[in-house]
Amino acid sequence: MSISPDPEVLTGLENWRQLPAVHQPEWPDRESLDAVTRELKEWPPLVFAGEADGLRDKLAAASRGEAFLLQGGDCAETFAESGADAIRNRIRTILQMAAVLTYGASLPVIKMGRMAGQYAKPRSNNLETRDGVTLPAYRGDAVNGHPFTEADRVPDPRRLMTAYHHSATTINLIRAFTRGGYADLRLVHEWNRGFMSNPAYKRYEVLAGEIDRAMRFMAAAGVDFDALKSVDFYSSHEALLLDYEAAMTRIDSRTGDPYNTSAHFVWIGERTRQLDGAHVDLLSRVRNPIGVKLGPTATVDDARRLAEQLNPAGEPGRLTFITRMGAGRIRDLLPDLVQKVTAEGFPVLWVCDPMHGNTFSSQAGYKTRQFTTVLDEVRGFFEVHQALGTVPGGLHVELTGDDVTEVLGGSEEIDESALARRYETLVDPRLNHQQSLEMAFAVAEMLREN
Ligand SMILES: O=C[C@H](O)[C@H](O)COP(=O)(O)O
Ligand SMILES: C=C(OP(=O)(O)O)C(=O)O
Ligand SMILES: [Mn+2]
Repeated sequence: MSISPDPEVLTGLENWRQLPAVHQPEWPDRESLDAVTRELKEWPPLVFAGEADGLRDKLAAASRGEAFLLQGGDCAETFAESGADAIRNRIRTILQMAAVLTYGASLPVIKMGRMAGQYAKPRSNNLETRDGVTLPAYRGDAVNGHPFTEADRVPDPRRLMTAYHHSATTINLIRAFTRGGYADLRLVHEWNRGFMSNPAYKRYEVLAGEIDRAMRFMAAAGVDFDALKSVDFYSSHEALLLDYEAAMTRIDSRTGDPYNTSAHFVWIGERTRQLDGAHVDLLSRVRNPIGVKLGPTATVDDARRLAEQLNPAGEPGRLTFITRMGAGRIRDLLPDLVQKVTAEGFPVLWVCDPMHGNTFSSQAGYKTRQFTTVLDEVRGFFEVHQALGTVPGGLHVELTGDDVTEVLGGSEEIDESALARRYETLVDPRLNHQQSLEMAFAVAEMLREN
């Protein structure tokens, strides 16, 4: 039996259209946008509401310290890099990190990709100028093309449809890999042994040895590894383009409640979290678990009012605050926020994004981050939560499974001159495969100390 939606709920889902919405593309042609959103509404959902409910329960467990969230993937997914190899490498990286973190935390790790929908970006400037030519800035493959030509940079609503289809093929492949045997813990462990054979990672030898022994103990004790071959792997992206997100918002036939069916989890970015804005309004009306990024300007009052609007029922697992303060400021800014939000009884999952507060331009003009600084923000996050007796519930990172050179440092010692070698990101710098694994070992050690 399917339950028909409450007419007031349907009217409410249109409310965002009356509110200020920042970082929306200037689509040149309203009619073509309307035609695309009409078409999008006819296409099937990408996730099932019941899966989002299951994820909410797991995030609730993470907020109580009974699980840990690992959310990772590109800053901006691209249509060109959504073939099987690129997706498999990202999944593999996240699975490898998750295995190490599971050991470090002695907790189940919730695996979530910034994948299958992360195609739209807010930008600092609407325009980009090169050699005296000014064009609209690149806003993600769902909006316009990266090549610096007028034809590419004009926002094209048909790209929303392409983004939907790429999201569909990506989530399909994610499900196939993670249900079909690619997530087998024995396989993942073998990959991690390969990583440890590099002498650069000697400092993690003790931890790696312990994991190896734990695996052998499990085998000897008769653990059914075949039962561990299939894992849940969730999709997520920033819910930025409201026309797309609204078209993907559907009524669950079981309950009559609205869900954003473009991903299991969606978040509101640092630049679009205005309390009276369209993004907060639309996401306040869907049942998915959702996140909000909180940067250094976020006040306790902002956090309190976001919690009231986005989670009025105080449901555990519904709301995640993803803090991205910067390594230099987290120890000053985070304590007050966490302490007051906790004292006022708002159930929140606290997750650390150590990437977005630590970006700078290299001498040659590459947007980059320093590996040690990124790790220092994670360390600060754990220190603050430990001092307050609150729960550091997860990690949100920009990474790729390929050997790119975008973030400085790590044991491979990528220096400024190496950045040019393989700088492929179209927006923010990502940890490469090795740096991601190195981060997992470093964070696993922090989790153990915690
Ligand atoms: O990913 C985050 C933002 O979209 C990105 O950092 C914006 O970058 P910009 O300052 O280059 O526009
Ligand atoms: C835009 C992003 O981050 P923030 O909203 O934290 O700036 C992002 O996650 O890529
Ligand atoms: Mn980014």
